[in-house]
Amino acid sequence: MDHSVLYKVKGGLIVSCQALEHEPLHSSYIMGRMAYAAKLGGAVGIRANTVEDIREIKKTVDLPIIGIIKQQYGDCNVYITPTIKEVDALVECGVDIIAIDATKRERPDGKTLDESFKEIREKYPDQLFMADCSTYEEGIHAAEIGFDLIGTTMHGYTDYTQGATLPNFDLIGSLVRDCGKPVIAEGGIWCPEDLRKAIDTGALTAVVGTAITRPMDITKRYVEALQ
Ligand SMILES: CC(=O)N[C@H](C=O)[C@@H](O)[C@H](O)[C@H](O)COP(=O)(O)O
Repeated sequence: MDHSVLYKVKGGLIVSCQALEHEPLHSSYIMGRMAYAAKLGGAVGIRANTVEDIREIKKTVDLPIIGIIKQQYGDCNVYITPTIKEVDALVECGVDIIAIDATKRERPDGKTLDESFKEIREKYPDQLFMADCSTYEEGIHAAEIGFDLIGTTMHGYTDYTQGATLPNFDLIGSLVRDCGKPVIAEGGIWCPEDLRKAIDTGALTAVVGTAITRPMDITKRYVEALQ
């Protein structure tokens, strides 16, 4: 397993460049330009969704990539790289880290997280995997079952964490203290001070998405200040 990527992202900013079908910037070309801008701005890594976007980003950006595939299966709540099928596609495309929903919620293929991840790890022993968790317990469990990196991505987005204030520095700090794996702070980092604090709290690195790459949400935030 190649851990050198962890040194490359340590203490730096990873920019998430994602736009789903319903979002105004939905386009692999635009995500490629977003990632290029992030690189020029000093980002140390990119988080991206879909093989198409990742291929486009790789044309101009040589930074480490956290790859995901957001795939909705029926009304299942687990949508970030939810089955081995999405993992297969990301491995084939080639990304440094693959992030997977590691919440305790029911998965679309009927497998538990433990069953699903066991199969994935056996098939890809040398791939780095990040656990997208929503609670402390999920983070500890993901570390125990062999995820390489623990992320706070889903905090605030499961029905049992909804309404949480983001970013949750207590959660980041307690995972850093207890999980025994590098922690990636992700979710709701809105300003440079939050980012600084996430790293000071002990996170290996932090992912910022919306505050950098979703202009509609950034605009809304400014407009709200006028109301
Ligand atoms: C919950 C979920 O689906 N999060 C997604 C995970 O990839 C993305 O939509 C977020 O933009 C990303 O996690 C970064 O977070 P923020 O945009 O808050 O900086």
